[in-house]
Amino acid sequence: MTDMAIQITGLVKQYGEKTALEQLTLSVPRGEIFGLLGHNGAGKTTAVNILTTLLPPSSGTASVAGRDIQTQPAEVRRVIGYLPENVQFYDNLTLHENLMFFAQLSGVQHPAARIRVVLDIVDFPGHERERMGTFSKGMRQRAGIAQAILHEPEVLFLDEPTSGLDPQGVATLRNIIIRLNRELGVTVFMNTHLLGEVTRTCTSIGILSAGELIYQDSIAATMNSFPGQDSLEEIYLSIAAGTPS
Ligand SMILES: Nc1ncnc2c1ncn2[C@@H]1O[C@H](COP(=O)(O)OP(=O)(O)OP(=O)(O)O)[C@@H](O)[C@H]1O
Repeated sequence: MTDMAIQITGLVKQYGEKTALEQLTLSVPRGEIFGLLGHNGAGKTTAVNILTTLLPPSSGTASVAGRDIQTQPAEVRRVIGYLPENVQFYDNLTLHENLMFFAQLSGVQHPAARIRVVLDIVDFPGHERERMGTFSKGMRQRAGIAQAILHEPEVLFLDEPTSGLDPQGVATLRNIIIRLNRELGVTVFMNTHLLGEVTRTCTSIGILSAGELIYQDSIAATMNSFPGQDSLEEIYLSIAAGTPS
């Protein structure tokens, strides 16, 4: 079993004339909570869409949990979970009906029992019989994580998981992500703009700029390497401005 949850080599993505990823090379060891940072349009969603096999790369290679995204896409989908920025559910079905649908779609054995387990993991009791159209954004995100982990993935991809949540919702989601990582050993790869959350949640970060990786290190090393800059926000801005101290 490879030690790397994610291994990307020379990944390029062109949308017509537009280069969204430019020779991206990046490795994320198993067990990390990795935060991919970058300005709007830096290529974060494109990278996640390629790693989750939703988009083909123009060139280059990538593997997730040792499975190649181009030659083994079905195996990749079996070992990953994905929470997109705007998670889609059937709003006129209940939470339980939605989860049952997705559990059966991904071939989960004993789906009813597994649904109880995942709802316990995301600490979301008592809403199974409610229609999802009535759910708040925070409740949808929790349901989205429950859905994403139904088939016990090794690597979980989250695209802006806390965007649009209130502080309580952000804290709840943070606790779930940390619990999944520490207690269940799930490697997490998340795109985010909320740098305060990154310091509280992530173990390592990478910064994308115009499709290129311009920085990667652990959170601890990052906070130590920039004396005089107290927050990840200040550090991020100095790296992104091309003037690391
Ligand atoms: N389907 C598409 N067709 C053409 N260009 C695209 C397409 N999708 C993304 N792009 C462009 O590729 C670049 C990278 O986009 P991407 O959505 O990956 O960035 P991002 O870092 O996720 O941005 P954000 O933080 O705003 O979500 C941007 O310039 C974007 O306009």
